[in-house]
Amino acid sequence: MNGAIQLALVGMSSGSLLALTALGIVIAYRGSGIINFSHGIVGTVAAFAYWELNAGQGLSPVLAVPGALLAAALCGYLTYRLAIQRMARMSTLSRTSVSLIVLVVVQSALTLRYGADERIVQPIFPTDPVSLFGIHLGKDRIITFFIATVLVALLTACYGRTRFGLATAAQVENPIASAALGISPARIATSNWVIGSVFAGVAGVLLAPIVGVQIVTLTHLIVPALAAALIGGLRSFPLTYLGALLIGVTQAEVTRYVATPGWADAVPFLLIVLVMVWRGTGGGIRTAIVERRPKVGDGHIRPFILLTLVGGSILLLTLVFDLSYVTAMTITCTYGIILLSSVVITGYTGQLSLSQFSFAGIGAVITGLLLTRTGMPFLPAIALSLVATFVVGALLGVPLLRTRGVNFAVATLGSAVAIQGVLLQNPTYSGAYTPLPGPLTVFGWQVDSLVHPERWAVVCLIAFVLAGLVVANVRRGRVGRRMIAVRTNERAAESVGLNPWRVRLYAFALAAAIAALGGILVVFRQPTMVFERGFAAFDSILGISQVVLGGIGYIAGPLLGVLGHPGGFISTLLDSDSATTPLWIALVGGILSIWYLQARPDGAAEGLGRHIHLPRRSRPAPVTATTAAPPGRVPERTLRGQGLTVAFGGVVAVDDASLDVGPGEIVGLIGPNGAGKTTLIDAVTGATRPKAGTVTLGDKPIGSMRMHRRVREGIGRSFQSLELFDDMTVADNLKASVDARSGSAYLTDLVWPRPTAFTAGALAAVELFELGPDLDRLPTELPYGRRRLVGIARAVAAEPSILCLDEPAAGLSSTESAELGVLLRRLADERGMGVLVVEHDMELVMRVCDRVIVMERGRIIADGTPGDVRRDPRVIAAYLGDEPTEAEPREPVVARNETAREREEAEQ
Ligand SMILES: Nc1ncnc2c1ncn2[C@@H]1O[C@H](COP(=O)(O)OP(=O)(O)OP(=O)(O)O)[C@@H](O)[C@H]1O
Repeated sequence: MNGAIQLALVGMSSGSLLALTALGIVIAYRGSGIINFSHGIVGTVAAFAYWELNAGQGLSPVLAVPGALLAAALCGYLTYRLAIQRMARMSTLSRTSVSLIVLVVVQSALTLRYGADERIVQPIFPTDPVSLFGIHLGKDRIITFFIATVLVALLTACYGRTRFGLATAAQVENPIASAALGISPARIATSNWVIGSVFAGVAGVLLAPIVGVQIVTLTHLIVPALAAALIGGLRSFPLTYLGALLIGVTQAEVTRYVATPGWADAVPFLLIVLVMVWRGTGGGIRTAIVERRPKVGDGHIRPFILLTLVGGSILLLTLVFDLSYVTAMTITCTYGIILLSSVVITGYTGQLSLSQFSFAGIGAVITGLLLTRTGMPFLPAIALSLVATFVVGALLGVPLLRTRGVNFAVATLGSAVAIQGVLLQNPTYSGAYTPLPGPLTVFGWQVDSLVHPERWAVVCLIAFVLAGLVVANVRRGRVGRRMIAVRTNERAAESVGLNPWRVRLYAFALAAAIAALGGILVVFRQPTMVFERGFAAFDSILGISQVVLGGIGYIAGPLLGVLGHPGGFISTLLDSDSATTPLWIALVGGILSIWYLQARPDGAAEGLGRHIHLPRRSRPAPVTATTAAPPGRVPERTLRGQGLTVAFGGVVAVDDASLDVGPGEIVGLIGPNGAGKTTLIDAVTGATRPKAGTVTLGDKPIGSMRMHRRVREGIGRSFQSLELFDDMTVADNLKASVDARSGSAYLTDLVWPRPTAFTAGALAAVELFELGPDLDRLPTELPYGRRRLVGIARAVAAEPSILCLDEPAAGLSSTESAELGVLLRRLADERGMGVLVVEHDMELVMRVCDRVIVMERGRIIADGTPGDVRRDPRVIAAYLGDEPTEAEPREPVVARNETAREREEAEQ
């Protein structure tokens, strides 16, 4: 028992140091919205500075500690000012990647200066033990715990009460609003980043006497620290502190009960998963800013260029290249495949995964076990491993994908450390160091890399091409459209019937399988299986920085990014055998990358594409429908919501509201701002979960269904804030809405992505809203009014029984608004759609609606014909006022002989 308590106390002490690092991460995040992955290395810088000043210069700790903290502060300041701040307009992904590159740069610089050896420093505090009830603990441990506890209390008080703390909180909540209040976002962010770095420095200096000064140990502290920060929701100091203590204690106890090495490393990951499952999705992501996402390629392959490149490479490999270049080609292709997996999960789906190299390792382990334990031939073993890694990816994805954004990045990094410790570094499970049973053959052709390095290089090249073709197919097909839709806007993706979670899970599993192929080729270059090196969690960090530099949205991106990889083409060109060359490449390359990404955040592949003018592809296929039959009437069903109540904290946005919308009926939903109209639409469409009430469509209760399921049942919707897929053309926006949602595309798109034709319903929507000339344009290229029509057309294309429109006429001129009224009437009369329309344009509402529902402060105060509602004294008092509304119900006054488009063209 005493042993367990002793370990718990030791764990609390190391947990308190972890807490200091974690608190620094939270501080930097609160100020900048960015996870500082270079945080651990800042602590390492402080530890080395302390060692230099104390052991080297002989300064006492009283002087050496402030000196070391100053170094940490300077490191943080320079990182923020020179790297992060200059990318302020870039996506979180780009800025986070820059912090990863900073980590690589500083780590390389430190390794060049100090090597990998451990330095010993004298204790700062007395280490003699204190004994209580038979439990012994060093005084330094107790003092450390005390310092961390005092600091967390100070932080909580400071950020909760001071003007600086409140300004930081205001900026996190809404940077645009806080800037409007005169709070300089840059100054707040820099100050927080520097304070965070000082915390990293304190942790580094206090840890130095305990674990020694060594780059790897201190830098890797970032992983459990991130887990603690995540437990604190990247926001709460006390929760982060408690999370760190929990991790420290659990890690200490695990070493007592589990003899197998690696499990203590897995603790942060397991805790992250537990917290995420308990807390659910979301959290930690800024919502006030619409981010600029990295550009993605279109996945179109030009067969002639591809064949020329492959043929040329094979000729070079077999006839021209010497061994060093053959090796460079092998390394480029194998690591290129692993990075290609990031294009799928991070480029196309927008999820920053830091576990891709772990999946590469898992794929290699499975293949190794199949080869050595079952004697299976190489190719079938590869095929089976890819399938198995896909399944492993899917299984791991289930808990990991409960997180989003930065949380997902942290969770994947945690999983990478767990996989590294438990599987890859553990020969008992991985079967590492086992010699291969015999020479590897592919279709009877010996490809052993020691005997036939050029053949092995050709195999790797072909593997890259095949993996690239799969990724290109996915990008061009329905699945790619789903991924981009989910990346762009999950809510909008759900509103067209997509299940974002399933799309992200598929992308994660597919990326795992692709990474596995690369990992297999990395390992089986050697005659003995080694998994320890090359698949570490921090390799994924290096990998992400490479692929972001190359172009995370492009298939060529990984190839360009991996040029600087150790043993790749750049180090071969430099013709140096020195062990420091890769470090110099990482250092100089990293600094250049930061500079390059500031100008070209989409990476080198995109930059290159601007300069290379390839022959234009043929024009896109003309718009045709899958069936010649004109769209008929939609299935007639009544939408009924009863007793709906929605509350946000203390605000009751919708209070016991009931409504119904029948087939062919247009129902207006009006009321003052904040009355609860949008929330009511959200409640019936599934975008928000009511506290009470039921929703039925026809006879079917749909109240427990998520939005995408309700959409498939026959409810379409448009949004007040448009929420279009801005990275896709108008045609693809519509296709995303009508794509068959069968699961088969997930399989068939890998090899044969069929072009999606417009359904009759989509074609009818194109004609009705006159979107034909805009189909090939991006929504952002259209005037506001037309973008609004695209949003409505996207919902109409799926031929819903009930169409819910949130302020469809906002931003339209009065003539356009009247035209819209005519179109809505046609949808109701000719197609039988029920339309629920939230609108402030009373002309439109009174003219086209069969019935009008009026809300005030969450309650429905009137429900009747436009005439009745207009005369209702409560409605007049609450919303309409005494001004008579000119329009007469249901009499279209605008002839459709001059359309919005014709007018626009005439104006031009
Ligand atoms: N996610 C949320 N969190 C907290 N409060 C919310 C949230 N969404 C809406 N509210 C609050 O609920 C109330 C109703 O908002 P809602 O947007 O539904 O009104 P509305 O009638 O659509 O207004 P408008 O005409 O301005 O769009 C408002 O007080 C709003 O501030």
